[in-house]
Order: sequence, then structure tokens, then C-alpha cells
Amino acid sequence: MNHVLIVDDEAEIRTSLESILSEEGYTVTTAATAGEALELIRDADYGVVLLDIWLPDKDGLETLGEIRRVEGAPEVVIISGHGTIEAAVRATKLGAYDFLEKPLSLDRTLIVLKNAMKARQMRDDNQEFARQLAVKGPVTGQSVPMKALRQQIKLMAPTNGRVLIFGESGTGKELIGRAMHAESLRKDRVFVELNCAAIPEDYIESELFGYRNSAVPGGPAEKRGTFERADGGTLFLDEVGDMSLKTQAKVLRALDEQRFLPVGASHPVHVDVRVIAATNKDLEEEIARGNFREDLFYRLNVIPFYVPPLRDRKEDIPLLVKEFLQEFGAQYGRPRVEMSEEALGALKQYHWPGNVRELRNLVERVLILNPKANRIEKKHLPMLVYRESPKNAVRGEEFATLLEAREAYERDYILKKLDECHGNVTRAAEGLGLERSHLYRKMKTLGVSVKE
Ligand SMILES: Nc1ncnc2c1ncn2[C@@H]1O[C@H](COP(=O)(O)OP(=O)(O)OP(=O)(O)O)[C@@H](O)[C@H]1O
Repeated sequence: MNHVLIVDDEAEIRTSLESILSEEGYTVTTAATAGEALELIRDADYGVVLLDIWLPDKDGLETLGEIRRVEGAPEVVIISGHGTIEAAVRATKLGAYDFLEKPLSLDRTLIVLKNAMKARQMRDDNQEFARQLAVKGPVTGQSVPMKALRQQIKLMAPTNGRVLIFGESGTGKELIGRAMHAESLRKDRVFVELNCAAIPEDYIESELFGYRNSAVPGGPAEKRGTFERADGGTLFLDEVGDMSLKTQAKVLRALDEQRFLPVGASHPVHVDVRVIAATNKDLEEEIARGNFREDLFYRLNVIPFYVPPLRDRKEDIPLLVKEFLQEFGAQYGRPRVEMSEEALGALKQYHWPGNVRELRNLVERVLILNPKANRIEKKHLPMLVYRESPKNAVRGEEFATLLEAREAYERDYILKKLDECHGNVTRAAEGLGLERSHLYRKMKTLGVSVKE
């Protein structure tokens, strides 16, 4: 974050400040009027605005108010002339970061600007923290591999070493990445996540490294990439095996040099980032196939972590269920809900292709679809029972007749839709393209219910 906007109607001040600040490594844009400045601020991500309080087209305090209303607003430092100090003081009470008096002292300008940038960075970090709080939880599990993983996290977290986490989808790789960050020396800084598979190839470079002077007409002129946002903290690169070879080459360089060139920029940006990467692919196999760079693999894989699938640590299921029942019980106003031993036994029979994520979703669904049950019994887990009975299993196994196969698929699909719609049959019917009454009839035939 080093973009400064200078707003002053005196051309001389604009030019001299621009050249000094550019030399200090800031990216500088200038504007002569409040109108022009507001337009620029709505378009790009500035760290700090140096705002002359006296502008020809608008009152300085009013301009300050408008800037502060822009989402992700920059810090504002007021520049005041001789007769406007009182207004500048008032501006700081209204949320300006500080003020500078004309004629500007170079030292003071640089110090105030540096501090204002830092304040803006901290505001960004705090917003990231707030987002993180919503998703953070403990790494639960008493199985031998989970205990070992927790120990490994404790040991490796403070080392700053790069970590590569392997494991099937839904096993908890991101959770482990976050736990690692929470126990590291960077815990007071940001944790930024980027899912490399979710971003189209054309955008991934600008997502990672940001851009200056967007090529998209009407688009924001500047964007900070994930590397830059993670400065000082941890960058979690999820599904790292899905990056193209071209992007891999750029990431490799950024890791080696701890600096990179945003798209369209003329100066590199230096960062201090710890990278934790995760993948559900066999990267060694991807290397053999020529899809993943070996040098990047070794750079990322300083400390390898392996998270086993849930089917290989079924002893963790009761504890996980307890945690999810607590979480969703509190959310849906049913704090005392529990699960019978028999139901837990049924869950242990299942092979959990979606791992812990699937278990968590199932617990939530069962709670929603059985609003009166204070104790979840085996009969409340129909889908699993169908899946695990070889005759009815939806995936792969054999069905006696086509009708049976179709019903199993339909049942599964309807349950999924009902789950997405939190048990609301009308909305599920809309989503399925059926009349509500038709869906009810189908549910009855298939033995699907949303009530006790
Ligand atoms: N050991 C665990 N204890 C508690 N919750 C867990 C555990 N493992 C996973 N979860 C929960 O399961 C869900 C999926 O976990 P997470 O997103 O970390 O998996 P992932 O391996 O990163 O998945 P993907 O590869 O699909 O991104 C999350 O809601 C997470 O909180």
C-alpha cells in the first residue's frame, strides 16, 4: 500500500510534492479540484490523500466527509494554509488523520505520510481479522494422526518456514493453515486466503500481484493483489496444484525475491509474506506429468503436512459431531441437542468422501430437517443409510432395478436441494422446477420428510 493522492489547486505544490514522494517510493496521483479527487478515490485504492482544505470547487470539510463515506476510504491528511489552521484542526476532529501547514516541512510531511499509511494498513488488517474470526475454530480430533498434527503445528508455527498441506478436499487443510498462523509470530497480522482453482486463468496474475492502471475501461485504476495484502502476515494458497505453469513461474520468483511487479507497474513491490500452500492433488505425480514445477514444489514444501481422510480416522467422528452440534445448536436455538450412540455408530459406517466438511454439513442438515428432535437418532440419518446399504448406494454400487437407481438419485438430489433451502419445501420446489404439491408427493413416495 503506497498510493498517495495529492489534491491541491496550486500546480507548484502538486508538482514538487509529486516528485519528492515518487522519489521516496510512493506511487503518486494528483488532482486540482475536489470533484476530480472524489472521482479518483471512488475508482482506485489510495492509502492516503493529502487534501488542501481550501479548494476552488468545494468546502474542504465537506470533501473530507464525502471521502470518508467511500468504501475502504483512504486516510486523509489536510494541508492548510495560513488562514485555515482552525478548519484543519476541526477536520482532524471529524476524522482526518492529521494536518500539515504550508509552507510544508519536508521531514514532517514524510513522517505524517508514513504514519498515515501505517494507520490505513492497520485498518485493512483489522477488517481481514474480523472476517477471519467468523471462520476460525479449533482443530478437533483425538485420533493419533490428529494429535500428531496438532503437535506439528505447535512446533512449526513459529518457524516462519513454508508449509505445504496435503489432503483430500474437506479434510481441514485451511483450518490447519489458520491454526498455524494463529500460533505463529505473525498472529497479529493478516491471514489472506486465495483459492487458486476458483479464479479464471486470465485473472489469477492480477489477483496474486495486483495491478496498476487497469486495462479494463471504467475499472478501478489500481488493485492490491493477495501478496501485497498479506504483507507482514500469512498467505494461504489453496489448491496450489491448479495454477498454470506460467503463474507458477511468477509465484516462484516472488517467493525467491520477496518482491514482484504488479501487472502494468513500473516499480516492484517488496513484501514479507509467509506462504502456506495446500493441495488435494498428488503434486509429485503432477510434476511427473509436467503440470507442476519441481523447483516450486521444493520451495513450497519445506515442511510437509498430511491430513488423513476422515474414513481413516473414524474415531474422531464423535468429537467432531459434538462440536458441530454445539455450533449449530447454538445457531438454531437448540443448545441441548445430542446424538445417540446408535446414530454415531451409523456415521462411523459411512466412508465420508467429502470428509469433515460433509460431516459438518450433515449435522447442520439433520438439525434443520428435524426441528423437534433433541436427540438425533439413526432414523434421522436417512441419506447415509441409503448410501451405505449396497442395494441402494448412490455412488458406484449396483441397484436391483432402474427404478431403484432412479429413486436413490432422486432422493439424494431432493435432500440436497432441501438442504440448500434450509428445509423450505416451496423454495426447494422452485429450485427443482417442480410444483410444490408435486414435490410433496415425491417426498412421500421416496420417504423424505422435513419434519419429525
Ligand atoms: N479437525 C477439524 N475440527 C473441526 N472442524 C474441522 C476439522 N477439519 C475440518 N473442519 C471443518 O470442515 C470444513 C472444511 O474444512 P477446510 O475448509 O479446512 O477443508 P479443506 O481441506 O481446506 O477443503 P478444500 O480442499 O475443499 O479447500 C470447515 O468448516 C472446517 O472448519
